[in-house]
Amino acid sequence: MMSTMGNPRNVFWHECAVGKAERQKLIDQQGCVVWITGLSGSGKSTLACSLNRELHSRGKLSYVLDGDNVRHGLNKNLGFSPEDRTENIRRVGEVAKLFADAGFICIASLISPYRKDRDACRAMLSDRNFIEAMLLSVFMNMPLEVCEGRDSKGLYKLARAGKIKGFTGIDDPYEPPMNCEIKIEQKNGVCPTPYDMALQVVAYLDQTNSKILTLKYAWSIGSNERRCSAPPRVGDATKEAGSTTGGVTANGGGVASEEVQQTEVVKRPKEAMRGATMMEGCDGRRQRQLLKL
Ligand SMILES: Nc1ncnc2c1ncn2[C@@H]1O[C@H](COP(=O)(O)OS(=O)(=O)O)[C@@H](OP(=O)(O)O)[C@H]1O
Ligand SMILES: Nc1ncnc2c1ncn2[C@@H]1O[C@H](COP(=O)(O)OP(=O)(O)O)[C@@H](O)[C@H]1O
Repeated sequence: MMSTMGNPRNVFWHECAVGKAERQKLIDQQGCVVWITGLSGSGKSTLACSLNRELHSRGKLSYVLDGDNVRHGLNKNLGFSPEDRTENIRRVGEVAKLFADAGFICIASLISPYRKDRDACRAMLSDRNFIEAMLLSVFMNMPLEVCEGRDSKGLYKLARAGKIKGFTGIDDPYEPPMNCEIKIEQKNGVCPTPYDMALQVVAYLDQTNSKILTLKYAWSIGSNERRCSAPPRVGDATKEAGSTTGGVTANGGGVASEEVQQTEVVKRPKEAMRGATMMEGCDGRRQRQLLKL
């Protein structure tokens, strides 16, 4: 009989014969999680769908876990109290981890306003049992005025009128990430198109982990160059340093006003003619970790 000493809940991990490495080989890609965070109306779902489309067109399996959608099923018992948001993000993090383990590129798009919750997901995805899973954090760095100006669901209007309490950015805080790999933001007051936002992420995935995107898409990597039969039409940025953003909230709802580190999009000289870009995340240490995978 198996001992339950030190295991008060009597639950045991069960390994299956087919592992992650075999699944990944079968579908010719590496599982990971792209975590998109930002205010309501910042374009998270738009980017998630556009990225999903771009990956699909490259023959890569991806799946979107959208906050709004997940709250229709798995998380329909959760509201927007800080505790419920924490549980919402924890559950989506766990599901995303399973998708990554299955070999998918899982795109999670949630406001995920609190830094500690996002950090917990990052830690969860660095678990030594899931050493190959990785989390790429994308921050939709859109000003509150832009998001509120869009107000596609009319929720900001209701929140301003006091008809929704605890609305992110109005009377509940959004804590901008300090360790995102990619920042999506306006340039000269213009928002990148959904296609360009998606390509910014695709380019990063390609740079950080060639296994994810290169195999089926006819890339050939030579000593110091790479060619692609259909080169991604990445934006023209030569050096796009992000602006500094403090906590986003209209009435100072307790947000920590910390500086966000900058994400740079640097065009490689050798690749400039082909329009490819190299992304340097806000957190160089974490990016080096990704490169090792
Ligand atoms: N109080 C409050 N604050 C913020 N958002 C609210 C709130 N109430 C409802 N909504 C709608 O719920 C969507 C956000 O769900 P998420 O699961 O992404 O939120 S969270 O990560 O748990 O904070 C969010 O969708 P998006 O606009 O797509 O972000 C809103 O439509
Ligand atoms: N890059 C963009 N350029 C112009 N409009 C955008 C862009 N991204 C999103 N939008 C518009 O902004 C609104 C909110 O976008 P959405 O993706 O639903 O945001 P979120 O999921 O963060 O709430 C939608 O009407 C969408 O069409």
